Amino acid sequence: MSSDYAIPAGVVALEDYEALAQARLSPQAFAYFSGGAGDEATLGWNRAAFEKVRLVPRVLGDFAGGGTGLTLFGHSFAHPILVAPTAHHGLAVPEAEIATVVGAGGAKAGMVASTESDVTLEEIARAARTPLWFQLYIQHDRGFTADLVRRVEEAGYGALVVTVDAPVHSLRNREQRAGYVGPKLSEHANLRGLYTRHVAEAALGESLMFRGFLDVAARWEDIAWLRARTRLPILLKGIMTGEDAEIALAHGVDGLIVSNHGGRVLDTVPASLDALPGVVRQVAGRVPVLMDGGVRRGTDVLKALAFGASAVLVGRPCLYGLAVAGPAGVAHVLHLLRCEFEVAMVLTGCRTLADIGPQVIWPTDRPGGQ
Ligand SMILES: Cc1cc2nc3c(=O)[nH]c(=O)nc-3n(C[C@H](O)[C@H](O)[C@H](O)COP(=O)(O)O)c2cc1C
Ligand SMILES: CCCCCCC(=O)C(=O)O
Repeated sequence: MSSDYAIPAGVVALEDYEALAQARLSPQAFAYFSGGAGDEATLGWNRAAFEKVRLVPRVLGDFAGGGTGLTLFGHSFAHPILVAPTAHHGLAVPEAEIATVVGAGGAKAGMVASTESDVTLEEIARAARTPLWFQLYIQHDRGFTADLVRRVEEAGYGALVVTVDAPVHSLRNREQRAGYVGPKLSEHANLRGLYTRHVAEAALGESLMFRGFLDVAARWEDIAWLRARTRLPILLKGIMTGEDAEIALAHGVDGLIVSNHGGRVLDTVPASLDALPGVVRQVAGRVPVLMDGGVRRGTDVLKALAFGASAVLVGRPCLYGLAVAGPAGVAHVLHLLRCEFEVAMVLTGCRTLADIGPQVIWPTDRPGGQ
């Protein structure tokens, strides 16, 4: 690991990392990291949803014995902020996801490693000193997928996060305009040897989507198949409706992640924060519900938990921290967020995570007073 990684002076909040990262990354890599789908409406709404929620300040509370610890699927976490699964950390630093997991460990944050990492899942696990989950894209070759799950178990991962919201390549104009081209599937560190069938282009007048590709895309029956194959907890990532949450529970999943993939898949779907209450209501405490999308401030973490999330995941800011200062940058991003979250807890009268509830949210029908 390079010893040149240092946190630049003057970085005091997550947003400070974005411009610094842009200056260090190629235009193609920055477009890949920062962009969303289509016109990027959902990307903007993920932030706007947090900004429109107001908090209720409380004073003179007793915080003795307080803290941010929690248990998820039998594992202890120091705080409810995890690194979201994101692909291709090698675009940021040569050590790729190894640097990220070291940084996550430095901030005592859990991490979800992507199927599309630039180093193997085994290399990430060997470097991990923190709870580590694996994000699974179910591959068209189910035998290959089963082998991948076996590798994940053998490497000691604590949970499988199955991403279900991206069965097809989304349309990302910012990436296209910048000329970003990702590696072929079979060139990914975890997917070597996978036979790939690409449906990236269609002749004029032909259907791009319906030429056999979707015959092999994951379906609900694959979740039942997976459930039967592994004892690892399974979370589905990309659930945005109560209807899909209910179907997921019927398939025996252990947790859900409310997510619109950081606005990178279907543009103009609602913000994750706006979708969260509907999913939480439907799930009614049967399994933990996590969320991601637009979390940039400690107050955002507090708001997500007040709306019923057990924990949040953070995507782009970790990539920006990684690009700017390697593991130190990732740790700093997560540390800043945790510190801000603790300040927000104290100023809203919450001693532990169990104290965070709807009472911290200022009612919208009484904008001027409670
Ligand atoms: C560059 C990039 C790559 C991503 N790669 C993956 C991935 O491989 N698997 C996945 O499930 N989600 C992926 N995501 C989505 C994130 O897990 C997460 O849902 C999203 O980034 C959260 O929004 P935020 O970036 O506003 O925090 C990716 C996001 C970004 C920005
Ligand atoms: C079929 C979608 C593949 C996207 C892989 C990486 C990812 O999730 C992202 O860039 O976002």
